[in-house]
Amino acid sequence: MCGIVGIVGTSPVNQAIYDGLTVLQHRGQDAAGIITIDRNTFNLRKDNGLVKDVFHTRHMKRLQGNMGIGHVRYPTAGSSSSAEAQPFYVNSPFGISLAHNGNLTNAESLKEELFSVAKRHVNTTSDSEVLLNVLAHELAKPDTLHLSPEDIFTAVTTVNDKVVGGYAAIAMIIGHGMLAFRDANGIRPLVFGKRETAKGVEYMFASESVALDADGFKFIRDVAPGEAIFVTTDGKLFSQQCSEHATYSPCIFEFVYFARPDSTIDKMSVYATRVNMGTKLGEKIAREWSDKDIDVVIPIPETSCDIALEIASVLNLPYRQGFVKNRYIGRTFIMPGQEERKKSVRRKLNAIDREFKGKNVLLVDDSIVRGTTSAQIVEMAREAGAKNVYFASAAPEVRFPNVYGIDMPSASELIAHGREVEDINASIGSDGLIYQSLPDLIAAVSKENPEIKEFETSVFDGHYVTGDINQDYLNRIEELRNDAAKSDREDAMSSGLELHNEDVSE
Ligand SMILES: O=P(O)(O)OC[C@H]1O[C@H](OP(=O)(O)OP(=O)(O)O)[C@H](O)[C@@H]1O
Ligand SMILES: NC(=O)CC[C@H](N)C(=O)O
Ligand SMILES: [Mg+2]
Repeated sequence: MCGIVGIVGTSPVNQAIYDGLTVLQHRGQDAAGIITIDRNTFNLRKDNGLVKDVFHTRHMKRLQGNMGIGHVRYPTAGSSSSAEAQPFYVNSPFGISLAHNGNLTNAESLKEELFSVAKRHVNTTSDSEVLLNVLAHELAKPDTLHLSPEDIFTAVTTVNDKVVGGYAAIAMIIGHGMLAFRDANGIRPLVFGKRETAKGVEYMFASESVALDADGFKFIRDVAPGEAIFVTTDGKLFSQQCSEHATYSPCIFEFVYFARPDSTIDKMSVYATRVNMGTKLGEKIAREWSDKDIDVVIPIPETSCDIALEIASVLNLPYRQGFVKNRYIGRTFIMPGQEERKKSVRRKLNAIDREFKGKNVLLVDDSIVRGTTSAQIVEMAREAGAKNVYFASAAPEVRFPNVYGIDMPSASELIAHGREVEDINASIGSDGLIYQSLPDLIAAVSKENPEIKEFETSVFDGHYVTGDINQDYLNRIEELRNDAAKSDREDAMSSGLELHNEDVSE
């Protein structure tokens, strides 16, 4: 899902970018990177690992400059090689760097076109490096050494025409400034804010508003779908709609799982949408499960806690935190391999027996995707002595692959693919399973901003808002990105020497 930040400041931005990335760590745990501009030079540090592990004091000292961007990565294309960590860099025109959240669906054909038309070589398998090169090619077209904001917006308009998929991106152009843009469907989130200082106004872009909060920036607004915002090096802000087909279809899974509850996306408080999910699901449970004698509602930490608390309140039942989460283990769903994900559930969660012994428990999760968490958690609840274990999911059955920046490329890895609720119930071993309906999920989210009429809900209904996805495409990504194929590729890649500035002193 990746997290991105960018700051145009009046003093060094390295620490603020670092701090912004740490509060976006939940969006990507695989790699992190920061690039700053110090006078006319880019300084880049990126590598695999968490923010706290990638940047040591010696790197921070070298990341000088009043403007910079940062990225935390959760790979959805290419490999997890550190060369595919972001931001990416191209030297021409001017020197451009870019950080991207999302996933392009036509990266392959764009890459071919970049080579045959623009003679541009893309060295990695990352779709983000393709996006950067498409942008660079368009920015090279005006016959000038000083691009105007209009030149930049014209370039983004062509990028929006050519590129298909989900993208929220922040780029820096040496000698010019910072550019942020969002795909025409607004699939991936992007906000910006400002901070007044004695030396003038500073601007910040980020995937989620929490990053602005952490850095003391005041939220201004969301970047609109198809919009581009350009801030010059000396802090002048310009914005323009750069797509004729802009329409709001934000990814609903941001609200279900990805975003932090204290973020606001497209004017919707993530926390409020989760409470609404709890209300809707609680009402459904009351309607359909009046025969089940539930004693206690227990969340599966961490994302489902707000939802479960509301379900307990609707059902007038006690809410108990029966599982303790090890705070030093990251999110399991966004870990790269199934083996690692599977092992991590028990390392991450442990049951408190007295909350389960002899009870009929209702376990609540925000979503069931591969079923890695739910199957083990049901087993743990039984081991802890539960009488009956019921399971509720605040999101509907996840049946279709995601192609816009969530790593669910393979339908066959989804526990609900081609299965009905009864089969899934049997497969995770619960005594009863209930899912939120899609209309209820949409109602829960859109209640916070009724102006948004459509959401990107492909994982639930197989409808892809960009209109370019067919079964052939899905078969191809299934082949390319299923777990086994990914791990073979990682093995092959590990022998290569990477092009970016690796730190060999460690
Ligand atoms: O069916 P699965 O494939 O297991 O995926 C779904 C689970 O993964 C996520 O939790 P995760 O541990 O990633 O993060 P969290 O601590 O934020 O809940 C999500 O909240 C579900 O619990
Ligand atoms: N999750 C994301 O936003 C991933 C960005 C990009 N597709 C990558 O794999 O690096
Ligand atoms: Mg979870």
